[in-house]
Amino acid sequence: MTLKNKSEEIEPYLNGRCIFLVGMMGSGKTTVGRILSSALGYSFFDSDTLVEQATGVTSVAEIFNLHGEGFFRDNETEVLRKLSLMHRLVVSTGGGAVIRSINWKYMQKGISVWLDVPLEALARRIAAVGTKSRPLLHQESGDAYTKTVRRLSTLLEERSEAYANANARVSLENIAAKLGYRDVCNLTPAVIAIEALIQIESFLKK
Ligand SMILES: Nc1ncnc2c1ncn2[C@@H]1O[C@H](COP(=O)(O)OP(=O)(O)OP(=O)(O)O)[C@@H](O)[C@H]1O
Ligand SMILES: O=C(O)C1=C[C@@H](O)[C@@H](O)[C@H](O)C1
Ligand SMILES: [Mg+2]
Repeated sequence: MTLKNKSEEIEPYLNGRCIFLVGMMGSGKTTVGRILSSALGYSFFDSDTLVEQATGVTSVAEIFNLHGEGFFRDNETEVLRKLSLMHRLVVSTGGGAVIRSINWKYMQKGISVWLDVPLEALARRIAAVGTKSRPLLHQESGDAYTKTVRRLSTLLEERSEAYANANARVSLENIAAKLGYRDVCNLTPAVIAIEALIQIESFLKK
């Protein structure tokens, strides 16, 4: 099955509703989100980028440095509120957007999809690029992989329930099992995007 076929099949049933991708840092929200939006003919927005633009600060790390996490979260909520009024968007949300219930009120205007990626895969991806751009991981001491695993496991424990609020769940472990792969690292963003559409379809049919 191709991504384009699946998108064309599902798109009319979305009725223009936005798709909000949620998941941990490094779960592929931006990468998969871009592919999904192009397949559906939707526009793509990354809420972290919109917060940077709204605050006039060049990076999320700098916003945390200058103004603190609370300021970032308030701006993130305002960005989600504005996006919730729009249609035909795929939105890659910040990894922590799920922790505020008001954000769910906005995301529920569309369809939320959780990219559920095993911790080791997240840590490998993040360690490959370093933690500098991810302020919640950067404070720890140690090498990038070790500090990422340590901090991510705490965050995942705190947030799992919140991510599970999403309308649809895309589990990389389930896709790998279905396709007979041993390692989730063999799954391409396009394959993950197709699974996202399958899970959205199954939510719409409920
Ligand atoms: N399916 C994949 N296979 C291999 N690498 C991937 C895959 N998806 C994403 N990546 C890589 O993992 C890293 C994190 O991906 P991405 O930036 O899309 O995640 P994110 O969920 O948007 O993270 P953040 O919450 O920090 O913005 C990137 O370097 C990206 O190239
Ligand atoms: O998981 C988180 O809390 C975050 C994830 C990033 O997308 C950014 O929104 C920021 O670094 C915080
Ligand atoms: Mg991102």
